[in-house]
Order: sequence, then C-alpha cells, then structure tokens
Amino acid sequence: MKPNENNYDFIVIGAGSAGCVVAGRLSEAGHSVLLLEAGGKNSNPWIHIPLGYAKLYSNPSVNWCYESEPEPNLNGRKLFQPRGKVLGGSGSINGMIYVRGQPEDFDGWRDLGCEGWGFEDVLPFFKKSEHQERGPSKYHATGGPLWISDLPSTYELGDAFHEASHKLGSPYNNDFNGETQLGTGYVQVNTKNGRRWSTADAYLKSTMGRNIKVQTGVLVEQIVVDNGKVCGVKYRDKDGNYLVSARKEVIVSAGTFNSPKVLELSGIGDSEILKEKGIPVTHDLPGVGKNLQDHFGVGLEFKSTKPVTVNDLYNNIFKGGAAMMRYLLFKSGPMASNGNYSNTFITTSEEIGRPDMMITFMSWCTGEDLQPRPFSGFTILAEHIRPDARGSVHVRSSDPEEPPAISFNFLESEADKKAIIAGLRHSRKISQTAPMSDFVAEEILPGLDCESDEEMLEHCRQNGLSLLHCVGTCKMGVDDMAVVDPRLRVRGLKGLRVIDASIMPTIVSANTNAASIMIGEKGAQMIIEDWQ
Ligand SMILES: Cc1cc2nc3c(=O)[nH]c(=O)nc-3n(C[C@H](O)[C@H](O)[C@H](O)COP(=O)(O)OP(=O)(O)OC[C@H]3O[C@@H](n4cnc5c(N)ncnc54)[C@H](O)[C@@H]3O)c2cc1C
Repeated sequence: MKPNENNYDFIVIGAGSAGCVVAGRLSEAGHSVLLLEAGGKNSNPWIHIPLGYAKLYSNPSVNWCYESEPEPNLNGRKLFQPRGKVLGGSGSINGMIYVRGQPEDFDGWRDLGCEGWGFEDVLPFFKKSEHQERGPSKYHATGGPLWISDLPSTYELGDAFHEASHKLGSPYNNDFNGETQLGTGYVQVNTKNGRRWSTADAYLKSTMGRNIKVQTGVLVEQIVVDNGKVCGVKYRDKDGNYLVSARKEVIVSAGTFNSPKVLELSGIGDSEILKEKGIPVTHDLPGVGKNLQDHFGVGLEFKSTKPVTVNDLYNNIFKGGAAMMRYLLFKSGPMASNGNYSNTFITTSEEIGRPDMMITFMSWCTGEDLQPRPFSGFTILAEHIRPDARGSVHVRSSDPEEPPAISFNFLESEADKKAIIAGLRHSRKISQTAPMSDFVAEEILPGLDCESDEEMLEHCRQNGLSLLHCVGTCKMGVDDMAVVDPRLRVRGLKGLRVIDASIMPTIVSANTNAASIMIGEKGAQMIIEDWQ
C-alpha cells in the first residue's frame, strides 16, 4: 500500500451526478478536494450527442453493466442495470430528462423527520443549480451551472400523443417542474446548445473546479476509520494500491448500488450480513443496503404507419446519415433529442390524489438491449412512480471487484399490480385515440388479445423493467434503519457523509437525476456551513 503524499480537505468518492456537484461547490468555497472516479474521462463522443445514449446503454467502457438477482415476481428474470462508470456518472449515460418530483415527495421526507428537506426547503437548491433556458420564474432560475433546455423541435408523434392524452382528460402541461406535474407535454432536458450537459460539464469545467484534483480510473475499496473517526480511503488503480487521508471529511457519492457497497466493504453495515461475508465489522449500521426503491415500468410496442421513428434512423443508413449530418451542422433534428419526447402524468385511482403514473412516449421500440427492432415503431411506456416494492443491495463478498447483489421485489403488493394494470390500460387508450391512433399500424407487444387483468400481469412479469431510477439504500432519517441523518452524516461515525441518490428515504415521483443534483447542492451547502 503506497501513501498518496498529497493532503486534501475533502475526498469525494464518485464523480457522478451528485459527486461532481459536491466537489465543485466545496472547491468554490476554497476547500481542496480529491475526487476519485472508477470510470474514465467523458470523451466517448456518444456521451455528448443526445440520442447517442442508446450506444452507451450496455457499453462496459462507460457503464458498470450490473444485473439484478432473479426477480421472484417477474418469472425469475434478471433485470439489466446500467450505471455510469465515467466522469459525470449515470448523468453521462442517462436520458437527460429533467423532472424534479412533486412537492409532496419532499414534504413526505420532512414528515419522516428529515428537517430541512420539505419542498420549500429544497426548491432553492434546485434553483441554485439551474440555468433555465426559458428564463427565471417562481420555480426556475438562470445563472446556475446546470443547463435545462427545451427539446430543439416538436415532433409529429409527440404532438399526437399529447392531443390523444388531452382528449382522455389530461390537461396540457408545458412545465412538469412548475405549478403541477399533472398533464401531458414535452419534457425538458439537460443539454446546452444541443449537447448533453452533465454535472461533469457543469461543475468541473468552470472555475468552480479549480481546487479539485480529479483522478479517474481508480476504484475506492475502503474507507479508513480510526476510533470512530473517518480519516481517509484506500483505493487502487492500474499501478497499485494507495492510502490517502482527508483533513476534514470523506464524502461517499458512489450512487445507489456502490455507496452501500463501499460502506459494507469498509465494515460499515448490518453486522449479520458483514459477518456472513467475512468482513470485519467496523460499525454496525443495519440500514445499509436496505430500502432499495425504483420505478417499475412496462411498455406497449407499436408498428408505426409512418417511417418517422428512431428505428428508421437506425435501420436506414441514408436517413441515419442525414440525421447525423443535420446534427453536426445545426445541432438539431432527431439526434439532438433523447427520443423520449413526452410524458403524461396521471392518477390511477381517485384515493391516491396525485399523479402516480408517468406515461412516456418513446420514439422507438427495442428489445431490452435497446437495439431497435427492424421496422418503424414506437413505445408507450407505463411507469409506476411510487411503487410499494422495497429491495436491497449488498456485497456478495469482500472482493471490491465483485458486482453487488441487487434485488427489487417488484410486483409484490396488490396495489402495485393494480396501478401498473391501470397504467397499461390508459397507455392503450392513448394509442387508440386520434390522432395517436393514426400512427398505429399494429400493437405488436403484448397485442390486443392481451386483455384481462391476468394477461396484463403476465405481460408485466415477462417484460416489466426497472426504470433505472434506483434510490434509497443509504436512506436519510432519524429512525434505527436510517444510514445518514438529515445533514447527511453517517450515523455514529465522525467525518463521513453520503451524498447521492441513495439517501432518498422514499423515491421521488419523477426521473431521479434532478433530485440527485439537488441533494448534491444541499449536501455541499451543509458541509460548507459545518466547516465555517
Ligand atoms: C441508462 C439510464 C438512464 C436514465 N435516464 C434518466 C433521465 O432521463 N432522467 C433522470 O432524471 N434520471 C435518469 N436516470 C437516473 C439518474 O441518472 C440517476 O438517478 C443519477 O445519475 C444518480 O446520481 P448519483 O450521483 O446518485 O450516482 P451516479 O451518477 O451513478 O454516480 C456514481 C459515480 O460513482 C462512481 N463510483 C462508484 N463506485 C465507485 C468506487 N468504488 N470508486 C470510485 N468511483 C466509484 C461511478 O462510476 C459513478 O461515476 C437514468 C439512469 C440510467 C442508468
């Protein structure tokens, strides 16, 4: 083990959506920061072209490419789990959709005892990060490092989806982060001038990144604890093993799968599980790796009457080439969009009282590997955004190279089954309502003979997906299962925080990147206050 002779105030583990924010803000406040990232630099050109994210979905050069354990209620299927392993983390390989969540989500955190995390408390941190292309308003701000842009153009299938949804009762909504999330409309995305704008772009490249030493290609193996105080980390790169110390704190921002993994490898976790894996217990913290939550989704796939889908760009070299040329010359056209144009947020049952289903229009239909099918096609995806399902992430052994064991337990509760069936039925209704129906040549999956609740459920078991919005495995709270307190300090240890998607006690009713970035902003602010 070689000592890394340099000394830093803070060490941040993981340069993902949240980690880059934390490192950037700490450095801006004058602290020296070492940012350790297992992946490489974000130089793959597909990272920067919005539609290119399909090329990253299962690309191990930028992606951890995990998979879940067999899911008991999904016919024993293992669910593929991409996660960014590159500067910018999952925010460098994601769909770029920017939706924050509903005020009730954050008020719910506050009501669980997380003081300072209600909607009115977190809104300033969403705004602090934001540069809203449309200009400032009650819910939006300009001047922040993170660009939030409209898609460069509307799209005839997207328009048709909105109109059909509207006929079925959804109000038009041009801002899912405004007064209400309910309704139908285009999404906004994290792009700047037609290029992806991850937190690595937003927070590391500006003057904010001046005091940060970024090291890529280093796998953090353990946090070093001395007498209840965290003093450094052990990591390895291709040349060897190192020990580096932090003068002030270590911050774990390795994401929902790897933050609990790094804690467990360090002997911080449920002592029973650690003993079983042969890891000496440093600090018994039973909640580590529990409480995994994600959105559950399942699509209806259609053959399109018009060859204007992403499948056509992929299957026709001339169309694909023309789209790429248009993108390179003008930063517009389908390559400048993420292909997931539109959302309709609905409430599947009156008692629920606020949207619990996000129905997404996707301008492609593919297998689970994201390879487009060989014809014009699109997908309408029903996504249950507040499922009851709770899973876990734990180390399999003391070997840092071994992927963690991930279980979701989707479709366990009757409420989850009821909601997803309602979401599928509404998605089908949209497809059968003009003008969306004008574009439907055929529902190919599951097909119109899939009708009864039981048949719909079987479609879910056979084709249902984790929507890659995993959170909750180092949950914030004040109960015995909380891993961090509301200031994101690991309970019972000094000098250690977790700041990333894993701290969400309950999942937000939206894609999770915006909330992860807000957590980075708020977490950094709390550290700065605590070291004033
Ligand atoms: C394919 C995909 C599509 C998605 N689409 C959207 C979307 O359109 N909109 C949206 O809002 N959300 C989306 N999400 C979810 C969103 O991107 C995540 O919620 C968010 O990025 C989580 O941020 P994080 O900081 O918690 O983790 P991450 O961004 O995953 O960052 C963790 C970082 O830590 C590094 N790391 C892990 N372990 C170690 C270690 N031991 N040593 C050193 N470094 C380590 C990782 O390599 C990674 O860079 C998507 C996710 C995926 C995977």
